[in-house]
Amino acid sequence: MDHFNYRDGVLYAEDVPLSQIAAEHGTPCYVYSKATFERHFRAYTEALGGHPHLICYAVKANSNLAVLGLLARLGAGFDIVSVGELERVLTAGGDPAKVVFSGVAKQPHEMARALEVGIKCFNVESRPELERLNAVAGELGNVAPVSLRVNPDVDAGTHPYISTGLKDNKFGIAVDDALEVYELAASLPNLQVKGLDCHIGSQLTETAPFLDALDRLLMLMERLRERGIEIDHLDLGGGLGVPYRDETPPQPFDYASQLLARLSRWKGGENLTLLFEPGRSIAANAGVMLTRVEFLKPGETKNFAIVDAAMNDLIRPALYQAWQAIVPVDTREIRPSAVYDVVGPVCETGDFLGKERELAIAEGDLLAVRSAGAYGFVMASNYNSRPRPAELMVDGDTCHVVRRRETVESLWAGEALLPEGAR
Ligand SMILES: Cc1ncc(COP(=O)(O)O)c(C=O)c1O
Ligand SMILES: N[C@@H](CCCC[NH3+])C(=O)O
Repeated sequence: MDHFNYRDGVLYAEDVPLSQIAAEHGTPCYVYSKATFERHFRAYTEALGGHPHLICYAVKANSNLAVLGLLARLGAGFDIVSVGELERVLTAGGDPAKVVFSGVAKQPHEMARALEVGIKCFNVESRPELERLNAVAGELGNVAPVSLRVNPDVDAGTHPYISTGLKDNKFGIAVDDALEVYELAASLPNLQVKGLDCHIGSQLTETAPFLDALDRLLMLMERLRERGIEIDHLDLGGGLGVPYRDETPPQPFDYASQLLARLSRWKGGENLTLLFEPGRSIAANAGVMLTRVEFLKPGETKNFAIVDAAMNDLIRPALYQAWQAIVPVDTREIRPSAVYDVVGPVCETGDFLGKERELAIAEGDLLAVRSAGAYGFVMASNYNSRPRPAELMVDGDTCHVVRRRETVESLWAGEALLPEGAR
């Protein structure tokens, strides 16, 4: 069930009209549905049923404290990639014992903080990183729990910028080298081998690449077992896609059942804890971005709808040519329909939210850019000295401000003029 629905011609988030939110909080803004976050998270836990598991939400997808706090209360763990994300999780009430730390270059101070708070596991991506972690743990008199992030060399069939599991990508340890690096991990005094990890890419719309990756990991686990290295958990990363347009990605239930069936052929598979790091599939369709039409600008070759949101607010269309639905919020008045490029006020030709969209709109109308809950606000910037938008979370008939719109003064907080007389 979608929690963003039209009622009498007006688009709602749960029980609140988006037009009311725009009137009260201004545009552009991000609006999230609490019920959708909950439903998407539960789809994973229900899909895994009684199989031992931990769902570590990928904080990078949407790291608002309200989102993290909500998921923490539902029992989520978290996949982090920086100490900033770790502190967010802790501030939101997340349990450090359910945190896994991914990323290709963790700094010593980040490792130290994660050890201090007692995270579940470090997903180590290279031999030098393993050595660094061993050294940091040693200095602290600690033992670091580790998984190796293995690059299984499978084609995720997604956009090249978000494909991560191929030999050519910077991520992880090549599957052929993994055995050797595991032996090193097992021999280092301040490390304890806990798991095996992979993440092959994002916005996957088929299960086949995940199953291929799992097969390769199971082969590796067999070889590890022969060498006396047993692991407690298998982390299959995130990556499950969402419908932005007409994609039909597998639901968590289908995805999990196929993985569990494959795993059951492996001796001890039923006791192996499965970790997942979903981001997009939990957050994307739990949010929209609201924007207002400033001007309609007819042109010789195309028409532009110039809106008050821009690539600095939502960069996915400009960066990946990503397609996100753009719909009018209030359809009660009849408008002439035309085809528009929906563009922002930023001084870049590449500043667009959508191209060639048929829309029945007039100046002053509100538009909702759908599927904006993941990799939306988190990728926003202040380019063109534009304050970043507000974030709101709707819960039934109540709308909470979960991040105030930035002020203009905040744009230069931390900056300084050169001292008088400086040359
Ligand atoms: C290591 C890791 N885990 C999890 C994720 C989350 O991926 P997604 O949002 O596609 O579920 C990512 C991003 O692709 C990632 O790099
Ligand atoms: N930022 C990308 C996803 C990146 C995934 C990073 N691990 C997107 O918006 O589609």
